[in-house]
Amino acid sequence: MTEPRLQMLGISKIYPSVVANADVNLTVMPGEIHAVLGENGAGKSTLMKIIYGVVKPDDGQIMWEGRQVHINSPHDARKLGIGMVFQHFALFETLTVAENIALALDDTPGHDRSPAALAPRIRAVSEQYGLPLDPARLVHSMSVGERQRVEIVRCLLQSPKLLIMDEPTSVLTPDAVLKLFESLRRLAAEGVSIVYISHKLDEIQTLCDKATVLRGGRVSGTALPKQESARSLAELMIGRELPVCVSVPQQPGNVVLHLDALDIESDDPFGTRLKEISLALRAGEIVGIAGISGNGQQELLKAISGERPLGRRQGTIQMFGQDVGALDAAQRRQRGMGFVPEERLGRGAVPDLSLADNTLLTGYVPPATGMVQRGIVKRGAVAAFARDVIERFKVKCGGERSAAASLSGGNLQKFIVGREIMLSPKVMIFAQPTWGVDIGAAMLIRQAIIDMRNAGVAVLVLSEEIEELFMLSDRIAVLADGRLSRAVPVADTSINEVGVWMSGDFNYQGAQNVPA
Ligand SMILES: Nc1ncnc2c1ncn2[C@@H]1O[C@H](COP(=O)(O)OP(=O)(O)OP(=O)(O)O)[C@@H](O)[C@H]1O
Repeated sequence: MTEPRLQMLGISKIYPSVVANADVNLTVMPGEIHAVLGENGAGKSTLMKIIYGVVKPDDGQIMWEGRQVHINSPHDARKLGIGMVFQHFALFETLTVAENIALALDDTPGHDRSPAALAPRIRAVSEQYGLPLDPARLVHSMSVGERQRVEIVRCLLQSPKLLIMDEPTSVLTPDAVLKLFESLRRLAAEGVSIVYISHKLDEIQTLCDKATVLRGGRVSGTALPKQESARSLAELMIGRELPVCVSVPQQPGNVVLHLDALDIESDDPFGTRLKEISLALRAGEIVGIAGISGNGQQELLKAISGERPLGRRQGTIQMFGQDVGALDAAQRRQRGMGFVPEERLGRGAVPDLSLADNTLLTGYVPPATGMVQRGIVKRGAVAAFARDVIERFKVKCGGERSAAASLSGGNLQKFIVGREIMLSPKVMIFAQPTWGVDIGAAMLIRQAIIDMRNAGVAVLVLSEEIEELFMLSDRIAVLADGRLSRAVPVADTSINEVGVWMSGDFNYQGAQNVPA
């Protein structure tokens, strides 16, 4: 009988306020692609961190190829042949791709680890696996999707026997996902075991041989994903029927956000210049912007949010008929803008601060919240607001005093989205609103976005998930190579057509995007 590559027996990990893993058993065979499924906070990442030696279990045993091992550090894990692609990228911003990878590789006798020597290997592996990368590029200038490629290529360079992938496709394009799956299947055929975490159940169905389901830190069941439907897998995961979101289109009101002829050179040498972008967004409508990260998404978000106020001859941005292009982010928030950035740790939240303090970061601006009165911070009001967000958006955590970094990825995303929605903006900008969020919670967030629209808020959603945009949007446009297509009513287009536009194949000339 073949020996399992990895066996986890009775693993438990208890944090002061939560049981992250309770008596978990997991067996992974050589060449098997094994999914670990579960809602946000179910304990998936904790279990993976235990395998990779980042977190020490309080109880239980780990067997590696038939013998008991103690994995006390990632270095130990890598020595065994375990590689991990993290959900939150652990890259140095000011270094290049090759330098980052060089730092992460362990010394192998006979291998030159200098960035210059690594560059051709990086290029070769990235081409072989369809994950294009320029080794000389600085990480800070890369989109999340591109950073994820660095993480994946970095792991593959170590020729692992077990590859842990924590939501590797959350920011990859559909085409890159297909290529990655081909590579993973090839690796599995070569005998590499893969532990795969994803909230995308259709991916699990097509890719994975087995699934272990976690609920509240315990194994609640196992399944053969190819014999299940995405729906039955979801229900196994959440332990009840899958919620649905309901959208009845509204009659939109006046234009409240108007972008006119934005022509902006990127402040990043590898960025994308925005070219003549015009869009009118009305109260009570959701406009979705589809497109692959790296096509001007970051530049557009910076321009709209005020993170980078407009300079001369870069076009105009109006809110409620007034020019706001020169205003910074706080001043735009004061006028009613809300903003959920794509990077939740760093831009969306400060990792070491509590949820309450993270609430104050954006909550101090709108006067209606009462968090700051006559220049004095009202701690009680801040805490109460944070508690409301936690309750309404079902954020699993140890309360408003928990540090943002202690939340599971999806729960932090729910918190940030919830905080921004509950600040009651009049214009709301979302970038990847359900990134890393489980399917039940994604429905909750989408419904909250629809409810905002129904209450008259003007909503702009940038997302790489076309299905999500079709579920939410009243009109949809594509941002490709820094140009924005016409925003058309969703009923007048199709996922296929939008997919074609995403490659830049659309006529943008004269696309004023001012609805009739
Ligand atoms: N360092 C920590 N301190 C305190 N609590 C923690 C810590 N790390 C994780 N937790 C808690 O343990 C639980 C399990 O978290 P984990 O990240 O493993 O979940 P997950 O299933 O990976 O979720 P997601 O799908 O959202 O990434 C959560 O309630 C989380 O808040």
